Amino acid sequence: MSAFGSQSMAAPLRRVLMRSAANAMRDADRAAWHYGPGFNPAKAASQHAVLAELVAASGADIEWIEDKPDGLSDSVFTHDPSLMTDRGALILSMGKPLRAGEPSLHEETYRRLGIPILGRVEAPGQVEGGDCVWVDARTLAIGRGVRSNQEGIQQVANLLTPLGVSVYGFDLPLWQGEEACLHLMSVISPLADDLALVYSPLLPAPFYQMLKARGIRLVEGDAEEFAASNGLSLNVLPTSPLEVIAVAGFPKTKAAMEAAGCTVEIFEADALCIACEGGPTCLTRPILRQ
Ligand SMILES: NC(=O)NCCC[C@H](N)C(=O)O
Repeated sequence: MSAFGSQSMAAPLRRVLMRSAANAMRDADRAAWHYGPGFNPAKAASQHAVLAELVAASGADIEWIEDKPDGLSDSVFTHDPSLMTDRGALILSMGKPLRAGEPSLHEETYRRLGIPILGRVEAPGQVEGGDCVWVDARTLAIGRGVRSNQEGIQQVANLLTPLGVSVYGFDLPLWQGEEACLHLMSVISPLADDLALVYSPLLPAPFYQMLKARGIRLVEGDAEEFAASNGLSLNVLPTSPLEVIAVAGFPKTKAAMEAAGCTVEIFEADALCIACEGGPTCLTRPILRQ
């Protein structure tokens, strides 16, 4: 069995699942995938390669999902079709119909890597990884919105309660509509166990109260940068506590994280992240954080 396990959002990233944008995004129909006018598949692929270099330089081993032209453009956002636990992977069930083929790609990859499958969310249940936040190792928050539903949250609770994990669902707003991507992780990026970058106007109020009650310090992302980036200014990947990778172009949000003690590396991601509604967190599925 190979190394796996993660019930933390910011513990040192040791092993991570990624998929190149080179073939997956190459022939994507921009309108069908709800990508913005800045989408450019060749540029997206080279920006993805730069992110992969930063992730590898942090010390994490990258496990690659096979790169083939299967038309699954969003499959580069490996955060969403599965969730890792300390007992194995949960294979999830996508809320965006065009992403329905992705969970089986993850399952095949985990089998190839010798990582156990703890369970599956089955339709009509829906849960996407971007809606899942480990508040601590025994508390999982899931955003209930257009991508994750109550049936799916209940299935995750049934799988994780026996492991001593409490699962809480929190309602998300509709914000930019059903076609757009708004996950719970669109409005919070944990930066360390006790520190998170947030856009509090869109945080579910009871989730905000849970974070405060647990002593998690909140860094507020700049509102103008959040609006200008469709929320991607907030999508920040911790490779270790207080060591993070962010999208370039949002100096106020970067400065706020630095003032809170973070070291922030940036990469250009207009064609990949801003256009396609997913940032460095979404482009990585942690397999091992410890
Ligand atoms: N975890 C994330 O926020 N993932 C971003 C996914 C973006 C992708 N274009 C989607 O709509 O699902």
